[in-house]
Amino acid sequence: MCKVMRLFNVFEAPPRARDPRFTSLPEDDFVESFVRLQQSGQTCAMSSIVDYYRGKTILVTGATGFMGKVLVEKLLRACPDVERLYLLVRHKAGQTPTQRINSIVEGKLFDQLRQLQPDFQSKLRPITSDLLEPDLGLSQSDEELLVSKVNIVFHSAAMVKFQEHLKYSLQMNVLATQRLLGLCQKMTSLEAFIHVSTAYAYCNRQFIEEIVYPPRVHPQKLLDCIEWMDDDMVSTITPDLVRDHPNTWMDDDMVSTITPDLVRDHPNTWMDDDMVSTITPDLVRDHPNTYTFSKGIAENLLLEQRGHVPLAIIRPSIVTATWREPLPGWVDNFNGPTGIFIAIGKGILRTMSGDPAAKADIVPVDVPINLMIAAAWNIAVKGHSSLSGLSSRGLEIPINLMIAAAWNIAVKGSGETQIYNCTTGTTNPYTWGQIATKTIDFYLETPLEQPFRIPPKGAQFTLHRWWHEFWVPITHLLPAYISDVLFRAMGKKPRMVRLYDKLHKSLESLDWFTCRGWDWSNTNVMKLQRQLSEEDRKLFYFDVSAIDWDQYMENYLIGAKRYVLKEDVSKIPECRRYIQRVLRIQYVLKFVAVVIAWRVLIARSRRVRNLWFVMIGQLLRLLNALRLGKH
Ligand SMILES: CCCCCCCCCCCCCCCCCCCC(=O)SCCNC(=O)CCNC(=O)[C@H](O)C(C)(C)COP(=O)(O)OP(=O)(O)OC[C@H]1O[C@@H](n2cnc3c(N)ncnc32)[C@H](O)[C@@H]1OP(=O)(O)O
Ligand SMILES: NC(=O)C1=CN([C@@H]2O[C@H](COP(=O)(O)OP(=O)(O)OC[C@H]3O[C@@H](n4cnc5c(N)ncnc54)[C@H](OP(=O)(O)O)[C@@H]3O)[C@@H](O)[C@H]2O)C=CC1
Repeated sequence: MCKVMRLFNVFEAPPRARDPRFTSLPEDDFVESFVRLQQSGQTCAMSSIVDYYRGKTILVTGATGFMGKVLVEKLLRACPDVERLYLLVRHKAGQTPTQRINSIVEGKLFDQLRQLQPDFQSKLRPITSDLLEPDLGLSQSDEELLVSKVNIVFHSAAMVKFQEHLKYSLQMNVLATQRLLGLCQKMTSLEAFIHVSTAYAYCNRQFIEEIVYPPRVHPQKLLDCIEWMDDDMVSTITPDLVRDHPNTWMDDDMVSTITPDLVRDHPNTWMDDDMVSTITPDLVRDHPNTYTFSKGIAENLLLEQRGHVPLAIIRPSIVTATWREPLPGWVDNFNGPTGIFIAIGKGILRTMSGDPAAKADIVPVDVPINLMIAAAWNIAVKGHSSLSGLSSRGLEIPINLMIAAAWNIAVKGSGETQIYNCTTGTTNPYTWGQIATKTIDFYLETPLEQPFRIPPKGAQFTLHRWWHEFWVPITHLLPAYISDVLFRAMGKKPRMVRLYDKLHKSLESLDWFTCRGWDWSNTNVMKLQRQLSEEDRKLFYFDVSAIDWDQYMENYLIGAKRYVLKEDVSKIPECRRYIQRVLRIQYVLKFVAVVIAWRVLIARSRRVRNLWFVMIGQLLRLLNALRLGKH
């Protein structure tokens, strides 16, 4: 325990970012020094959270995803006495769950943990599970094992693609959640179920509190319907679904839309894929996409069907690279803003629609992860608000917990569900405009390798969509076509037009988020923060007011270069020289272009010629005057 507490003494200020001891260290030295510093810590305080996790068995879904990896690493590192982590993982790309987990824990993210606990892998148990399958694709013996052993469940797995077919978004984000809840309900020693939602689950509202808003469509009705509807039918009703329907779920329009599909012959299912596609627009309506819509439905389903499962919902906003732990700036995918930053750095992205003054509610991944770990502790140990009252009267855990839980269930039926909006805009705002400027300046100073063009100092980032659309053909498509022609001429495979198609698709899907601003309340997050001991606040930090955004962005942007693009940072001076050379060539070319244009004008227009001679005459007179003045 003391050893664990020592590990975190250095975290009062973000390491590396503010600590001069780290500023000039290369990566490996950094990790080594970091571990050395941790091991030489002085104090040994008590952490209730670390204590709570001692001997616990944990189930994690989505462990192969961005957030899941950070969660697994932090649980093992911060709570070294945790008993076991069962990871529900599916087979993918010819790899078994064990092979997938093995290759993940070999990565940079686990470097520090590997040094601190060389044997940490013995605590990990990958379990084959596809959440889309009935019974989650678990074998009977695995199911029995989980039912009898698991104390805490973290449900992070999801379909995060925005425009995924509604049927699959609902299957993954709602149906799979329902199946997992079913498993939790069978568990004999479950103390907390943490569901990861999104702060945008109700992005059809401008102000979002830490409550679950009622759905227009009853989650179960929706699940029933995707069972009988085929993909096309779901797509058709999606826009209608996501707009506001207060009372009924299918209105007359939606029924009319699917009627032709309905009356044709369907021997097996009642709504086929075509029918689901047809009604999708009606279903999804005032949501930007099927992702946010399905996440909102999942919350409603959990709230309604959770029974006595002790549940908390964490709603992060836009999850970005790590802030402090286990290393600053770690990120491993193109999701959210990362792909956009890389496109800027490569000189590909030069225009985008968005509100430069809007709050960019990004949240570093270690923040929601710490919040999740603390929320599970809170729900298990402190229970609901009524339980905290009891604990303050001096009953000790676990007796306290047992008595309080029994009382709570008897009196209240089931306790409250804690909901946490894990956002930054209210406490520590940072705008898209600031982010854009920082990104461009940073990648001009610290360039990415082989950029397509130089990052655009004068990029268009505008709320006027027509202005962005005006610039797309000039700054994106024209250079893409020219470069593909050159590629072809050199016998290479053209790729820029395809890349721009992908980028434009991505920009379209992000547009909703960059052109608007939201406000989230964070009362529960603040309350939880206050309930933590000082030591726990340091170990499981989620106070975002301490983030220095400019410093954070620098770590993030270098992290994107290093961990997503796998570029070698020692080549930065070379990249810088290259950028400077290209900039010089650009200046020369611009100068030559102006001279040629002027020369052509002089040749063609008498007026311009006269003006030119007048200017030359004035210049000579000035030089003469200067010379005489000297004598
Ligand atoms: C000019 C000045 C500009 C100033 C800019 C200022 C900064 C602005 C930043 C704005 C960011 C705004 C972010 C808002 C996010 C809101 C978050 C809502 C909260 C959440 O919970 S989000 C959960 C996270 N989910 C996502 O981020 C999903 C987004 N992605 C998608 O929906 C899809 O991937 C996409 C982009 C629509 C493409 O779909 P599809 O065609 O089906 O392709 P794949 O997904 O299979 O991907 C194929 C391939 O492309 C790679 N990829 C994906 N996105 C990008 C990208 N942006 N750039 C480059 N490459 C990308 C992906 O990794 C796949 O690669 P493979 O190697 O696996 O094939
Ligand atoms: N990233 C963000 O900006 C935000 C994310 N969130 C939420 O956080 C959670 C985690 O997101 P993030 O880590 O970014 O997402 P990722 O896409 O990185 O990870 C998704 C995870 O879900 C797993 N998964 C998907 N389908 C299945 C399936 N059928 N069976 C088993 N596992 C499956 C994936 O496994 P596999 O590797 O096999 O595909 C992967 O581990 C999600 O619930 C998301 O909604 C909320 C707000 C913002």
